[in-house]
Amino acid sequence: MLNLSSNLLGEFPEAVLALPSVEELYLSRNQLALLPAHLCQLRQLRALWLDNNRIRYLPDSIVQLHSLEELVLQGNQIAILPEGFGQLSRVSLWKIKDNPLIQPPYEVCMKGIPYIAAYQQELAHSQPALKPRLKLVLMGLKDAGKTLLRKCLMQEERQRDSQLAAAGKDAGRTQPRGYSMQQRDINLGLAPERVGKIQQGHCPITEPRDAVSPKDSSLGPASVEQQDPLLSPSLRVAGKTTLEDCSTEHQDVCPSPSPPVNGEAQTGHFPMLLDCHAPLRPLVAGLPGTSQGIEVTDWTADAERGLTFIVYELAGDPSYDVIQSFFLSPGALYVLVVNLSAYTPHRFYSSVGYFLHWLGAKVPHAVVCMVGTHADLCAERELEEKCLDIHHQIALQEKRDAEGLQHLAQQVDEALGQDFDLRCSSPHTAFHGVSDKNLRRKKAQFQYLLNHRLQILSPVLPISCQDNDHVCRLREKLLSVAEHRDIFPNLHRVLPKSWQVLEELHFQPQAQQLWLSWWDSARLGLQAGLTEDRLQSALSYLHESGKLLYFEEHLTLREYVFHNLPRLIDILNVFCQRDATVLLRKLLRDTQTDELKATQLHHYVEGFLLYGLLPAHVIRLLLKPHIQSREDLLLILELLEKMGLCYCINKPKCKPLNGAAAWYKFPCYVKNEVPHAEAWINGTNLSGQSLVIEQLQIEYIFPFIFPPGLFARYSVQINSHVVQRSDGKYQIYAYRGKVPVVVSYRPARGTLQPDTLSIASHASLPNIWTAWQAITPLVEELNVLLHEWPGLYYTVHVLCSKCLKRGSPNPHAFPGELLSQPRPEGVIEIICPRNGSERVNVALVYPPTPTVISPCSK
Ligand SMILES: Nc1nc2c(ncn2[C@@H]2O[C@H](COP(=O)(O)OP(=O)(O)OP(=O)(O)O)[C@@H](O)[C@H]2O)c(=O)[nH]1
Repeated sequence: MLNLSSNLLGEFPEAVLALPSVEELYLSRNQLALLPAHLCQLRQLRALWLDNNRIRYLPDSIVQLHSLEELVLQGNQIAILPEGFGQLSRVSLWKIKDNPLIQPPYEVCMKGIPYIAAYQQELAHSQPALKPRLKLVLMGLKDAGKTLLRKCLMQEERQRDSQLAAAGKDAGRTQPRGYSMQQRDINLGLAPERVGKIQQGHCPITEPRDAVSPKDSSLGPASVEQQDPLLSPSLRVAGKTTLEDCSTEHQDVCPSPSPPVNGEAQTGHFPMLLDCHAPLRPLVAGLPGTSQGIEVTDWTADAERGLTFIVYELAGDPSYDVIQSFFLSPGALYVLVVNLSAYTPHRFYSSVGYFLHWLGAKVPHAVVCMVGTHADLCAERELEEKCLDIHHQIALQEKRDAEGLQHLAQQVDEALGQDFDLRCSSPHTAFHGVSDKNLRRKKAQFQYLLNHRLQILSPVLPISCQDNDHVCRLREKLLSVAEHRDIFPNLHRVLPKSWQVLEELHFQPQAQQLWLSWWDSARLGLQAGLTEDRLQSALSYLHESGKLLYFEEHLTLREYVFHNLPRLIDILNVFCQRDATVLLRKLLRDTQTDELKATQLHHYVEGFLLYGLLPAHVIRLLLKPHIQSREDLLLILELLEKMGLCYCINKPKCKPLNGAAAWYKFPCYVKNEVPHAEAWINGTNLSGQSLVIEQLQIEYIFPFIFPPGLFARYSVQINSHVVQRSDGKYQIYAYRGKVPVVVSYRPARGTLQPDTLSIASHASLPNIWTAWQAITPLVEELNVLLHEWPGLYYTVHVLCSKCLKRGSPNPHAFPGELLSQPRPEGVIEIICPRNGSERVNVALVYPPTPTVISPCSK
């Protein structure tokens, strides 16, 4: 056995190959990039640990190590596994996560050697995927210009479609789609004559690539690597964002627009800078911009290259926050849209910084492209200054965040350097009482967050949706980003035939249901030749490429496969629109409605917008086109509950739900700041009794961002655990049995006071364990929701009960991961540094499962 782990080996020590009897070789945590081709000389090898190196590929001969039982490759740069992995059939300990795997795909590799073998076997008989497809997500503030941008980008396809239609050829569009372009055209209300007009404009997209003028050459995909600063791989070193490299120290390589020289803006580096005086071609002027909430559309961006985008346009209105995060997934291209005309430097956070934090928390390492719209409304100089400002502020935010995380990682390192007993000796030490194990997890989490920053492509691309040339250039830009093999290496991978068949089966015309149950999907999988477990990988692939929604890691939603996105989105949008007219129109579409009924419906809508309350029969009316039977209604209501949109306030405990009598509460609609609750719920208000009441409060602190929509979803999630609840916009008062619980969200106030969410209860000291029991399931529910945010940084604390009892505005916060094992008593004595040194103070230590969320490898 040879253990060379945790050294600085940059090369594989060749001398080891001269030791053919080595059985266990440990080379973890070195800097190895290559393995020798003749590794197979080590025929006796049973354990090979190579985790946390820089290995990019494995030698083919590795599959000849027939005695291998342990193969640990986690934390490398491996994209492709050699053929014939099935030969390593004895491997029982297999670790591969945290590698940028393409072939076999990550989803397959994680399942183990037999799955890799089956995949490789099938692949040998497959054809390259004919249609590369990428999920493209448009996000940004309300009125940023997302809808118009989407419509303009897709103009060309529409134009093509209308030509095809005119020639009577569009019957040939056989692709089975749940949401066809044709369908969307109707929604957009595009007049054919307007489409016709566009034919007059000349789109560079149709020109031969080498015909792109030198001025625009950076936009031409043919010369992407050499000339396009946006795509230059030198700016995307080892998972770092371009912007890290563009911080002030690296101005020389920064692809940002040049600062003004002698008062004149230099436009040389700014390929898309506009001439404001040039006449605008009103090609899309007058196209309605306003979106209908979230929308999903297929866009064949380049028929010649066969590249299709599935465009998800998110809504800018925060009322959609509660559902938007379901549509953010790894592997997509994100376009953050900013209205440059409305942009000012002090609006940076609300229009850019916030979205980057949100995306980074949900999809770490996502690829983001910045687009500035309304360029036609800005003067040339103004445009340049704004783009530059956005660019610099992104760099600053990124630098600040990374430094903050590095600082925290350093603190953890220092604490790890200390002896555990020393850490426990004084309550003033950082991480007082935190176990080494928890500290190491924390360290791993920081490492993960630092290694998976967003990949923000720069510079900001200013465009006017009114100018066809700009739109064509942006289209080309998106295509070249999508096709860049360093950025989206997965796009052109070969996929097994069975995956393609599975996709076709899910979208066959008769599959009109709103969703498929996992079992329905498994049956289709069997038809396609996929066994149940191999189905998961195929569904994950379809999810990531935007074709359907399948929440593999969600406890309850993983029972569904949402293949019919337009219908699903139609349903979800209804509950986020917050527009009385739209709601009434839906309710009154039945012409038979008499006046009395109409007044009643009016009343329900008012109640909904004020208190978030709706009876089931009105929900049924709102969703009429999607509901054929009572069973449909019940299934949809169940889904809405599982997604965290609403809960039933009067669900009978044992009997089946009676749809007609049931009322539903949508917490995202609650407006009153505090719940209408009696004063007695707060122990400190109990005159004379507060001295005997112990406060128990767990606090979650979110230094960067509080996940949008989380509080509303959490409100729904805890409903099955509580009774007699009373909801406020940011607070919930309720009971767990007879024990009161309070959940409070406190939005950030400046940088010094981050967002916090606390879960509290109280009881007399001898009964404090009942308070623990009351809040534990609520804490667990929150942890489950937070698992959906692998890039989110937050800390968990237990507030000092003594400080709370004194009513201190700033109670001492103990680290929330003091114990990783449950302590039956749940209460330990510990000294609070704010309360002198006597050991009388009782602090309550979070007892159950460990609270540090281990980072999700995806
Ligand atoms: N002059 C000009 N107007 C634009 C441009 N892009 C969008 N608009 C207009 O700006 C308004 C808002 O655009 P939308 O596309 O609806 O914005 P959005 O981001 O989809 O907004 P939400 O759907 O509410 O999130 C519309 O009136 C558009 O016509 C542009 O480049 N130039």
